[in-house]
Amino acid sequence: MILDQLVTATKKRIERQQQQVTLAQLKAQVAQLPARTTFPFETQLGQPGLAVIGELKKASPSKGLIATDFPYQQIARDYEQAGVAAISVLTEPDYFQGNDQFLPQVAKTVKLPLLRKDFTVAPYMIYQARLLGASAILLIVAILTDQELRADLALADQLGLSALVEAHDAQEIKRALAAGARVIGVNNRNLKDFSVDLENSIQLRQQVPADVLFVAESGIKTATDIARLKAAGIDAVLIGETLMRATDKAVQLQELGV
Ligand SMILES: O=C(O)c1ccccc1NCC(=O)[C@H](O)[C@H](O)COP(=O)(O)O
Repeated sequence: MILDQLVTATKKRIERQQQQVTLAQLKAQVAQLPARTTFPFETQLGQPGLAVIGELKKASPSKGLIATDFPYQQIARDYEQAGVAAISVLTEPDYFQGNDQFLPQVAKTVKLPLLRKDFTVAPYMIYQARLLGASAILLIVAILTDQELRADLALADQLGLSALVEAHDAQEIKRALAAGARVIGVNNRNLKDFSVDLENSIQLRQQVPADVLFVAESGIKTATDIARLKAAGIDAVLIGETLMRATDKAVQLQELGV
């Protein structure tokens, strides 16, 4: 499955990076940063109405190259002006053509909270996310043990990072809640065959208590999709391809009805 390939590639990447900067060195750099007392990613997603997380994604395993031209700072500015609540920044290089350096560059450009969209397989990546200027990290239940999930959530909390805990089914939602997730994302994309079904997040909405933020992820393309998700009581949507392909992000969001 693609997730296994992504995990293997990410572990190799992090091993290489740790040869350049050790975990101890990274921790020492993070220790120099001012302490954080707020969680702006959660504050933004918790605002009344449906919040939009706009994604910066040059390519993906399911769609190949999405943006030949990728002026990511300008796109981030456009997202901010269009009124998105937060920006998801793909940093995974091998399958999404992302780059860690997108994060600090985007953080310089906009005031919005940034989600580091990567395949968190080690605490090292959580320290990295803090150093790179993210406000949130992605934790995918399917690739973590319960113990890792709890430890990663605790570390994120300690560093002032929110965690979007991604689940695909009711069992993974249970595990996310048991670990203490405050933000749960349900991915509508089946990572075995890349098919997308919005019903996944709509059906699973009821499994998540109202005091936990619920994000519907992937495959959101039309005003009808948004209307269905709003009716299901979803707090936020994560939109990548549809916004990336739109020439005018504000017009696209208006057309979607958010
Ligand atoms: O997008 C993929 O092909 C993909 C494949 C394997 C793992 C993750 C993948 N996508 C990450 C995402 O979660 C999406 O980029 C995000 O939800 C936005 O989706 P979309 O609006 O469909 O671009």
